[in-house]
Amino acid sequence: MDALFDADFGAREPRRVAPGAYHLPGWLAPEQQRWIVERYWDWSQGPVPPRGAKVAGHEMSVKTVCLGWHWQPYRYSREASDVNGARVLPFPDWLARAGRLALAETDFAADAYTPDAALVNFYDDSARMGMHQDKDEDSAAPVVSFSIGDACTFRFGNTEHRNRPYEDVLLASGDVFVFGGPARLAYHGVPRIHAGTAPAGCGLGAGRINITLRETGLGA
Ligand SMILES: O=C(O)CCC(=O)C(=O)O
Ligand SMILES: [Fe+2]
Repeated sequence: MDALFDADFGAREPRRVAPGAYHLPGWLAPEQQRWIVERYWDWSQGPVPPRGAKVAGHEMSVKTVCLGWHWQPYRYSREASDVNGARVLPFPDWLARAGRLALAETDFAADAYTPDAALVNFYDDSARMGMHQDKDEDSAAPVVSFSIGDACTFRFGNTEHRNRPYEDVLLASGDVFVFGGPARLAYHGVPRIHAGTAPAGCGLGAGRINITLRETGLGA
């Protein structure tokens, strides 16, 4: 857990990181985290198993399973044509409600938020995610991100390019991060997982689960 006390990461208080970007530390209670981890094991049974998406021929180290719509570089579809062709699981109502409750802690309109896709990522100790924009959605609605398990360094940058200026934020188990409005197309990534920092009681012994909610804007 020592990384959680690293001075570089600052206070664990709700904070606006940039215009349109919010960090809500410890927003999910341990019981909620454990329940979501249980759902994760259900989701990973398929019909579409978690897989490392292939970006420019390279398999991502992060393993992703999708709900509602399947994401592959760089589009959404109902069937996972790059995995096994099966239709992805539906987007659960409780997850949309969780997204609205989290958004209510920000300046974004929560009631109108209707996410229809979730990317559920699993990181082992060595998994990374390079700097990228979430730009395959036809909606300007915010992205709401939930983290469970090991903490990570989440790098949150600017909308122009993947380089500085950026800020490194520690996302620990139970944390929510929201980016929308002027931050919706900010580059972001995960350069490091802090192995061994998953708190007892979060339901995940090792590794990190991250769930991002998105509105695809694709309709039915
Ligand atoms: O794991 C995270 O915190 C970020 C995940 C992410 O950026 C994505 O799935 O597009
Ligand atoms: Fe992303």
